[in-house]
Amino acid sequence: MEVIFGRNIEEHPEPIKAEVKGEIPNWLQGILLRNGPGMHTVGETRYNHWFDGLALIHSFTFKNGEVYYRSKYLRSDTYNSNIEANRIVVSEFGTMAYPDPCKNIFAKAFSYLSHIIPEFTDNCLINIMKTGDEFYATSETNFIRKINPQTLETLEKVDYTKYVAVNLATAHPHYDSAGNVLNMGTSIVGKGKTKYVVFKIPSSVPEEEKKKSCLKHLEVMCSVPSRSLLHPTYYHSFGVTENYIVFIEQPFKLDIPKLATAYFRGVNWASCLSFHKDEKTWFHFIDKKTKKDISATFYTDAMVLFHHVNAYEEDGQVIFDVICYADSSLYEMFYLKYLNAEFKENTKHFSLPACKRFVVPLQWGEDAEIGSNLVRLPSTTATALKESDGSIYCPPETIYEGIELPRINYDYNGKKYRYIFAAGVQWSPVPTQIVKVDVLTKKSLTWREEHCWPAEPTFVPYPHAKEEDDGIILSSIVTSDPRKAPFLLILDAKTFTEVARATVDVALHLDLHGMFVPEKDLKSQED
Ligand SMILES: CC1=C(/C=C/C(C)=C/C=C/C(C)=C/C=O)C(C)(C)CCC1
Ligand SMILES: [Fe+2]
Repeated sequence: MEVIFGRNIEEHPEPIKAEVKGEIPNWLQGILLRNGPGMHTVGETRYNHWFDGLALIHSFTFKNGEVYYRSKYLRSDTYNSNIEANRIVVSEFGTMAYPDPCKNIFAKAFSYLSHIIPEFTDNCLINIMKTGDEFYATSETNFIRKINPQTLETLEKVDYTKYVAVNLATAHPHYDSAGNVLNMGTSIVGKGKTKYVVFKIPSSVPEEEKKKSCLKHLEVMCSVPSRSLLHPTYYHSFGVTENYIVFIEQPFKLDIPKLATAYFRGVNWASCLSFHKDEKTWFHFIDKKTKKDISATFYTDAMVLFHHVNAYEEDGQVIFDVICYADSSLYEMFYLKYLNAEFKENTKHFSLPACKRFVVPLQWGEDAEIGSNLVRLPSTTATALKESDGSIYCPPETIYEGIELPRINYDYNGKKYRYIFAAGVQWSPVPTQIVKVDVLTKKSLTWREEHCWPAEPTFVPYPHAKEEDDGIILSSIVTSDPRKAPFLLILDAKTFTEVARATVDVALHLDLHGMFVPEKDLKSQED
């Protein structure tokens, strides 16, 4: 398994024509743009964790029935410094690096101690974000890197802190129907407070400022204070409904004193995150209009989540589906030392992901009895129990076990929906299937093939789609058998039958997230 997770992949910046089997739909014109770690060894040094790897952006371009592949390492400052030094000199999530073991260590250590929040990496390896006509590679630090979606060239480095006071921001923003970006970030100990900030990046800028970036027009929408100044929650994504932002404060937290001293203590950033199994998981619903957090205290038992699937409102209740773990073992299992030949044995110790549904009522009668279930939704076994201190305890319903990297038809984001498309994991963290789950019936369809490791499936709707699953699924498939070439798979989203596959004769990396960019959204790049 190490051969797949930990190998260095060569970049192919010039387009390579793929061999197509089946027929690429004529209406499918555009670029599937994806991001993920592609290099884990620099010179003699090796990263400890899969999430540390240098960002390799790759793309599949669909043009008149043909498919072209290309890939390029993000020329981040991190990449350039590492390549120049021929060793890892910038710290990542699971690897603490020391720029110069002889000369620099004290100067660097003093500079770290004088800032509570250390200088983070710009190795943006998690996702791709679109703001107006611009595309960015993103991670969870304060840096994002602009890229050219066609050539995959690396452009400006953008520091969120210039526009909004956040030290961390998610790599999973949301988009409204006008293309405005909604994202969240954490402001750590700023002006003596730690808070979670919701911000909006408009999709267009005023005509007279056409040359400026949308980020210059970033607006703070609202914020939620952290329960603790020095131990804010860690979160990887959030949810939106028509009227609310769904934010989960989980007992998987960042320890700021540890983070501030990690460099000096010779430990990695990952060791500054800890799971508190005896604490609660708190739910926040921020009203988009009033900017206020609904005041009741909604909670569930301790859990860890990374990905929200979708959220919506029905009959005065907020319904949200998330991929949950019993503990923080997801971060543990991606250490390269566990992803070796004994990985099946090792992964037995790690909890499996499960998609769970929570249902939270926003109003209830004064006379509701203590212990009574406030959920009024016949289709679910999720409950919301009124407690004597006024808080509401919300045990979930399990929708489906063994799925991660969930995607939906994004036209249904924030709305009542039925289908999840995800990677199926037999042993975490190895994806062996693509799964379509019907959240209503819990029935599923799967695609699998021997030696195939599918990436996060992306749903692209048909041009005149009527039903939610009228569209196709795109997934890049990495193979664990060197004799079998990797390929881009196209499935019919309704039946899960294969429409086409486009095989490329170069090694592909296992990636994390990305987006399909329709041709019409690329036009302005050519101007
Ligand atoms: C560098 C760095 C971070 C990086 C986190 C990363 C890279 C997380 C990746 C998560 C993924 C890919 C989850 C998938 O479900 C932190 C902890 C935010 C803060 C300290 C500095
Ligand atoms: Fe993610």
